[in-house]
Amino acid sequence: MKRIAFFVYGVTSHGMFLLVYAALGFFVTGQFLPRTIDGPTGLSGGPAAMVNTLLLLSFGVPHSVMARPGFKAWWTQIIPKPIERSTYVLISNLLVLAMMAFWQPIESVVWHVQSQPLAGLIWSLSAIGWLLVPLSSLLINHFDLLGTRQVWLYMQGKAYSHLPFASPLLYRIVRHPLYVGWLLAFWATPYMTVGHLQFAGILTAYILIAIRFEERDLLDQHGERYAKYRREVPMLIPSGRRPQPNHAAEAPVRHEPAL
Ligand SMILES: C[S@@+](CC[C@H](N)C(=O)[O-])C[C@H]1O[C@@H](n2cnc3c(N)ncnc32)[C@H](O)[C@@H]1O
Repeated sequence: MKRIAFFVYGVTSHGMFLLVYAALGFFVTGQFLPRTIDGPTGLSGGPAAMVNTLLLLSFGVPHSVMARPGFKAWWTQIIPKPIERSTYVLISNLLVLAMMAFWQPIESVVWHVQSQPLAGLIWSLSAIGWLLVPLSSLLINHFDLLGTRQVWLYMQGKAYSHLPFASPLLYRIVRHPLYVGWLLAFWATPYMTVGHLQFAGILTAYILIAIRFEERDLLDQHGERYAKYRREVPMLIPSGRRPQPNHAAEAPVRHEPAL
């Protein structure tokens, strides 16, 4: 019974993530939703910026802290290990929903691209960004990252096995294609308001900090193999050099999802 309950919990949390991801896409691109990143306005400039900063920190701080190995070691004394990741995903979903619900648009325009071809190009970059995020997760460990692999293994009575380090396709061009996806998704817009700029700016800083922690963990886990990968493959911006060979060709080693 417990196994089935954990599985349902994990699948629900994963399914909710997919819905929240779609909602975030509509929120940032200003489509379909009654409330988006650019309107309707509520508070004026200064107070709005403060609320938005608090909302982004309320998402970013727990999202990072809960991914740290030390926190997980403590947290899994309270939360059963098989649903630790699903709980992380569930809490992240709720924090993103709260961020969207209480977001305070700041309407002043930073840039507005009027040229149709250029605006079309920018929207294409945005679409690439929103597609890159799920695509990159599929390339490494989508079901592990979203916790369903853990509850699936538990339901079958199998022990959790850590996924190996991998460098498939996009991961041979840059080390963090998923974060490149987020950056394109946040920044690529023909109509940038001050509120949107605040959103993109704070989350960009968050991603750059997250990369430092994530790479530290990856170095701990994979040692010289990751150090070599880091020397050979650029972090976020493709170098134009030929993609590096698959760095994951060696034997699999311990891996635990962080952020
Ligand atoms: C949200 S994902 C982002 C992955 C990567 N930073 C990116 O932007 O594509 C974070 C998780 O991916 C894992 N990860 C990052 N690079 C990896 C790789 N090359 N192979 C396997 N797992 C990786 C990290 O350990 C972390 O658990």
